Amino acid sequence: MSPDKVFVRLRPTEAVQAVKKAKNCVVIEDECEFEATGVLDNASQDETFKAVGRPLVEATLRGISSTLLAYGGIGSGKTYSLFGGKVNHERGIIPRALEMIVQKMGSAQIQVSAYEVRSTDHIVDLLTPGPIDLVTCTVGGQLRDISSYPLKDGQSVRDIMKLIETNRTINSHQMTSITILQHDEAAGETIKSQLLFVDLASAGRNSVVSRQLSLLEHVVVTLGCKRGTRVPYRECRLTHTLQASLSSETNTALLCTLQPDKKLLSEALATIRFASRASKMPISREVRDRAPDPFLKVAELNKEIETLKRELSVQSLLTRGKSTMGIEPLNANQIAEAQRQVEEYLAGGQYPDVISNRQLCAVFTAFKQVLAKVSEEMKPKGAPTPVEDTKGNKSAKTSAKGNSGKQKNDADDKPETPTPKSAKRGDKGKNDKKEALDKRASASKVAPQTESTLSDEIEKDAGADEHPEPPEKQVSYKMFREGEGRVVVRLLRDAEVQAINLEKVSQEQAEIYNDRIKIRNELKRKVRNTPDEVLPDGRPVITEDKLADILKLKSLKQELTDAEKKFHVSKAKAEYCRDQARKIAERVVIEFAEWEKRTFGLESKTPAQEA
Ligand SMILES: Nc1ncnc2c1ncn2[C@@H]1O[C@H](COP(=O)(O)OP(=O)(O)OP(=O)(O)O)[C@@H](O)[C@H]1O
Repeated sequence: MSPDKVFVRLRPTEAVQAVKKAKNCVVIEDECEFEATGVLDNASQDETFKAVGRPLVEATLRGISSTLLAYGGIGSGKTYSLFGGKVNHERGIIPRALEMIVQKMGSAQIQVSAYEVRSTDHIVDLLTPGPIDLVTCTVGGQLRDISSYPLKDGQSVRDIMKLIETNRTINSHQMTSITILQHDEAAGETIKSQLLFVDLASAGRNSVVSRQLSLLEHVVVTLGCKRGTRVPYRECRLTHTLQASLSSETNTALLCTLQPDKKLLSEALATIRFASRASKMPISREVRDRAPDPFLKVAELNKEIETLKRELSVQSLLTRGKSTMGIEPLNANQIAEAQRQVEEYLAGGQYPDVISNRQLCAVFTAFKQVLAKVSEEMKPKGAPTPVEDTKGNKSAKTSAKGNSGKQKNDADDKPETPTPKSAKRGDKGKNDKKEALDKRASASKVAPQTESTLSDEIEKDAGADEHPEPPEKQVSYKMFREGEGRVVVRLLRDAEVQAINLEKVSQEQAEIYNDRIKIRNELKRKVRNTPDEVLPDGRPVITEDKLADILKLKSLKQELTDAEKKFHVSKAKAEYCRDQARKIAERVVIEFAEWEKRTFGLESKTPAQEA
């Protein structure tokens, strides 16, 4: 039952009133207030049906099982509201609901059954009088061999109402159940829904009825506590038969009837207390979950896409671009790697290592560039190409490098841009080591897909057997970090920052969780040690303070579940990030060792050695 489905109906009176209506509130002795979905004061039977009964009928016709409980003191108007008075316009909610269903569901299969739970705890059929057995099944108590009456037209409505009227007894709880079977053509399935009306006997008529109602109140309070708590349905037959109808899958409403007379104040207070407790029952999850918020769903999916994109880029880097999946274009390092493999293949090496489409494109581009370079070299010397016209000296140097006979002269012609090889041959030689190192570092910095990149690579390979002196480890790492390794090093830094942040969040979540557990244990102890109150009629009831504590426990339970979930999620995220950071660190070590080997001819070390 949700807080928005509790109605209060005041029976008309001539006497001095202790209870009055103010908007949607019930004001008791001008002080205490109870806010209801609707307060019906001087309302006709038709108005009462429209406010309370019709929404439940509509929900049932939509396939959502619904229940209406009528609760109140002696002579307060429960039976009058549900079944009605003697004349036609005083028809109550049940006959009006049956009429509406007949009118709206002409072809559907509709069955009505009625029974009562007596103060002796026996169950009796009201359409074919006789005792009924209650058996336990998965959804609660199930009535065995109960009779049912098909609902076809106005006449069947009158027949059913008459049978119930004739057979029911006072001091009993009467249930009228309408089962509707509809065929959903689109889904190709049959939908079954039930509408149940419960006319509860009045508290205070006898002690057994009082006990049954007290147990029902206990069930209602427990339902409002937390999911998973054992609800004491089986304590009596009244609650056992109502189990399925009070479950979270049912749309439940409550009609509290009361007499506002001053001398009946204690009865009115008991009714209001029940209404207030029932209003704390949560709205059924299943009913609420039927329509998930589409905007929240889209936002959630977008967030997931972003996370997956980030993970893909890290994976792609870790596998050195060998990932078959990927959405981003290859980065400079990956393009350079494809170029290197093409050159290796042309020099008699292995086929380029191609897995993804993106790598295939990079390999073809590299072939195209080699081809362009070769055709360039085939041209007669001195014949300027459009590229040479625009690029001047640089392209002239490129074409000269292809000609090994001229290599020495050309190198000597350009002393201002010495390579390690030319520096050795020229005047500067080994003296200008720093300049040579800078040249190497900048050559490895970016690898754009241009002719000059390829030629630089070839030049590098040609001089691979002669390397400059390696500097201090720190200096060479700085060169690597600022050049070729800058992407992978930046990724490592980001991953570490993210891992540290997530570890901090995880720690905070653990503290919140532990805190909640402590508060819950204290509250549980308090609830256990607080005794129940005994009403003048002998009914034991939970005190208001205890109820408040039980409700607090309920919300704490939810908080605990949330905190635990958040802690596990943040912990898993932190561990995942830490693992990614570790893998990237290993990749940094490998790439740095390879770079050192290529740049200074040093033997590469294993990651374990480096670590
Ligand atoms: N809202 C109302 N308007 C007019 N008459 C009412 C109203 N409510 C109750 N009555 C009258 O009060 C009398 C008692 O009501 P009813 O039988 O419905 O009480 P009850 O709550 O079912 O009590 P119990 O469980 O003790 O039988 C009825 O005869 C009915 O005519």
